[in-house]
Parts: sequence; C-alpha cells; structure tokens
Amino acid sequence: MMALYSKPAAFSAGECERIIAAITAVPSNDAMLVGQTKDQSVRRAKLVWVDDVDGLGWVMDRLIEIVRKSNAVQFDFDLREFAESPQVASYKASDSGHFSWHSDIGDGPMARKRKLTLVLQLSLPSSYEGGDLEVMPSAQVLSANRAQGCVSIFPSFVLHQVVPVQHGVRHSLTLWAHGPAFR
Ligand SMILES: O=C(O)CCC(=O)C(=O)O
Ligand SMILES: [Fe+2]
Repeated sequence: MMALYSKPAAFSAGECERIIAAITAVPSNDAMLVGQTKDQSVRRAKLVWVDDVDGLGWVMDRLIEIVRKSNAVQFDFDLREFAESPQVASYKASDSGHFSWHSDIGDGPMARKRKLTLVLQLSLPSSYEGGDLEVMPSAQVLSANRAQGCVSIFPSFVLHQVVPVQHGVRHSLTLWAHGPAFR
C-alpha cells in the first residue's frame, strides 16, 4: 500500500486564492490539538473551520470526490462519514508557525474515528519558506508536494509534521474521513 496519495492540480490557483480570501475574512482561533489542549510548543497556527464560512460548499463537494477516488484506488478503508468540518490553518513565520510530529487519531469522539487525512496546499510555494508537510509512513520521511492546489492523502494514524515556516505564510486545508475502528 502506497501510504501517501497525491493529486496535483486538484484545485486551480484561482480557486486556492478564492479559498484563502474567504477564510481571511472571518475571525480565526488559535490551533487546538485533538485533545483540545493548547500547547504552542506542539502547534502554532491560526484555524478557521470551513463550515463556518459561507460560499465554500463547492470545496467540500470536490474534496469528497477526491477522497472517494483515493480510497477506491489506494486505501480501501471502511469510510462512513466526514464527521468534522474541514479546517484551514495559517502558519506564519512571524508566529513560528509549525506543527510537530503527531498522528491525527485522538481520544475525542470524532478524533478516534479519523481514518484518512487530506491536506490541500493553498499557498503558492514561492510565497513562503519552510512549512513543508512531512509524512513518515515507515522509516523514511516523505515530503508532500508543495504545489498550490495539490492534495495529499494519508492514513490518519501515520506520523506527520509541518516544519517551521521561516518566511511568509503557509495556508493549508485539512479534512478527515471517518469510519469504524480498524480490525
Ligand atoms: O497543515 C498541514 O499540512 C497539516 C495539518 C495537520 O497535520 C492537522 O491539521 O492535523
Ligand atoms: Fe495532522
């Protein structure tokens, strides 16, 4: 099983900029971890829940189709629902934006059912330095494609991190697909 599924150009540059503009217009929260504790040594980012933003329904429609396809060709997980709103994170160099190594499976009622994690690169790669999404499905660390509009999908139990942003701002969108426990 290839652990990192990648779909370049899933969204156009114009579409990514529209999403960034829409989330920039609403108030954001400091990033919470899966257990809802705020530990800024683990993560520093601003978050907006996509479900709170009007006019972004088309984004979810596109993402659902991409998850369905990736699951059909690669993961074959028993997926049942999208139980949480997608979220857009903004990692700023001026805030030491980053997210240390973690898995997305947590103790909460939703976080325990996460099975696939999808990340959409919203920012133009040349607009920020650092901020790579790294995924560790086995002994080797893989860097996700930084291209704007590229979608990466991996099992939610796989360790991953966002290295510190050194310059500029990186915006990314994360969505989880949920289902019953692995057996
Ligand atoms: O921003 C990213 O690339 C990853 C975000 C992430 O790992 C998460 O929200 O759990
Ligand atoms: Fe994560």
